[in-house]
Amino acid sequence: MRRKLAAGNWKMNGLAEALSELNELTVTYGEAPVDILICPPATLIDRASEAAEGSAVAIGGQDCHPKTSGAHTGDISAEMLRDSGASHVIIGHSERRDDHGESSTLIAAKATAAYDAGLIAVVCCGEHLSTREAGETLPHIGKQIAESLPDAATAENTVIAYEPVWAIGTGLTPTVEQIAEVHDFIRAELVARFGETTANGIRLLYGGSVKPSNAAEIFATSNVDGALVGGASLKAADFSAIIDALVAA
Ligand SMILES: O=C[C@H](O)COP(=O)(O)O
Repeated sequence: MRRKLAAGNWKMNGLAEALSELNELTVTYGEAPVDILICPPATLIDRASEAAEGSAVAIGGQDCHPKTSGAHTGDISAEMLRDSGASHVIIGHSERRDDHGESSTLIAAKATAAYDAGLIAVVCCGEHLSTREAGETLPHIGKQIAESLPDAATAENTVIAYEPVWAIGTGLTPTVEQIAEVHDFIRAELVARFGETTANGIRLLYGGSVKPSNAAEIFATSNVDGALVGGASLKAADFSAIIDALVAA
């Protein structure tokens, strides 16, 4: 049985006052029957980790460098995230792949760095609209997953997030049939590579315009074990409604 996960990605949003939203979550979810994760900007990880201590809310980074330390101005290592109190890190988000030209090979190296630091890697994949319209979604996702996941991936150290790029921040969502098709496909690819036990333990999140109004329908979809939420994770009230929908699913 996979434990469900509601993950919030604050992206490049949040000054110190945003911690009040996190505080609200920690009060509401001192304990929870699902895993809850907030990935604030790197500047807030330390304070967020302290604020979330003793609650059901875990804190994660949004990216890491594949190396542990060195001359990499502006970068942050997985070890540093861990040192700041993070337990997870998002790897290979489409905004990293597109804005920073990150390849799946680099993403696999980052996931390995995350494992080495004892972090859980939330590895992202997803197609652009042109890929979907060309009927190439499944081969594209298959390639991204094959190249982005290290052989050392396990049910304990890895979560996969499927995020169609055209659904991110747009208010558009795929149909539940389209989500199920991709999630079932990812599960089958994982089984083929890692075997039933590992593959069936890896959680698959859906991301892209998840909000309180569509969360229940998405969480009822085949092989959806939770969500990676952007905009709707910035306000505790919205994210709580999504968490509650996940608990009820
Ligand atoms: O990481 C989160 C995703 O990119 C989804 O963002 P969104 O919920 O604002 O569409």
